[in-house]
Amino acid sequence: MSLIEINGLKVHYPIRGGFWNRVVDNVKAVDGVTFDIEAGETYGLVGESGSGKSTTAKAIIGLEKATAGTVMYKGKDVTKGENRRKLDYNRDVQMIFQDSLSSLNPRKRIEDVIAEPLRNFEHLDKEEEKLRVLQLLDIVGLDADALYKYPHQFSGGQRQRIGVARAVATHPKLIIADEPVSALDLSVQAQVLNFMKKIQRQFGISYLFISHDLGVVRHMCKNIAIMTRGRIVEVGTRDDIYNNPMHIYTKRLLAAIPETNVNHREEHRKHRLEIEKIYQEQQKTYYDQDGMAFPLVKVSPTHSVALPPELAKEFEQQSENKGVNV
Ligand SMILES: Nc1ncnc2c1ncn2[C@@H]1O[C@H](COP(=O)(O)OP(=O)(O)OP(=O)(O)O)[C@@H](O)[C@H]1O
Repeated sequence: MSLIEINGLKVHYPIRGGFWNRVVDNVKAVDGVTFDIEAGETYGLVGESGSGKSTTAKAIIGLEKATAGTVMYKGKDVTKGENRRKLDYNRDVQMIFQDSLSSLNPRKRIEDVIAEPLRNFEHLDKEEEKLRVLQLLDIVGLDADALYKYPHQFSGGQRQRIGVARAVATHPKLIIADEPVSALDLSVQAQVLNFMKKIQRQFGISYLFISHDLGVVRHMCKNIAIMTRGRIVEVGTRDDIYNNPMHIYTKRLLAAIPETNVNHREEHRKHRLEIEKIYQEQQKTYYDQDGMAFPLVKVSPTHSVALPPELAKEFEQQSENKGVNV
């Protein structure tokens, strides 16, 4: 059984207007998202800004109310508050945010920032608590003198370490990391990603790793879902997504990864322009029409893609001709 199963999750925000301030429409921030995360794995959720990644995360952790769908943890639906309490869900699932400066209380010393979840979920005496905080600082590679400092006295990378120390304090099963390295310089990104991996091995944690950047996700995730406009349009293993991307939106995200090798830069630029042209055309044909919802079609045991009916049929025929059993 998976650690957590998200089924048909929807979060719609009502838009009110007119004289009576009635609901006139909905923002479909998340519109029927389904995926599972296995124990100990890092699952990637990737999409551009506004695609619904953060709202998905907030609905999973319980900061946003789901309009429809379920989040199953240990066989129970934790979109319901009473199940969250019974299962210690709020302790088992923690979150790390992109903006460590605003997510860490600026008025609290690091000792209190890291001790907060311990105070909420474990009632330790002062000495035990301090010992645990010191151990956590050590795990994320910070010295004991950090205890008495405030968040603004640290660099972005160090603050992200503090965020991780706080998130792992209660030995969670899942950490939702929402763009954890997007605000950091490239060299610091690599450090933070490496120690997130180290902590994963040490504590056996699963991550839901959210990013707009397929380049970052490549080094972290075994399975990846690509999201746009509140929907998942392609799901697969790292190999499926990087070596055989099928949805035009996935190809577009791949083409957006900066090319660092000078010899390939010009080729990459041409490829990117080509993809952008195809995307604009397909956008007009398939994706701009409201209410168009394409189901995910299984193209291999690990790989699914949202295809318009014509393309899905074409694909199925090709598979039949080749005798492929998907
Ligand atoms: N409280 C809200 N009320 C109305 N619309 C909202 C609300 N929160 C988010 N949205 C809208 O839902 C959509 C998805 O937003 P979300 O923040 O989940 O996207 P995202 O992929 O995480 O992007 P980013 O990385 O920029 O945060 C956006 O169009 C956003 O404007």
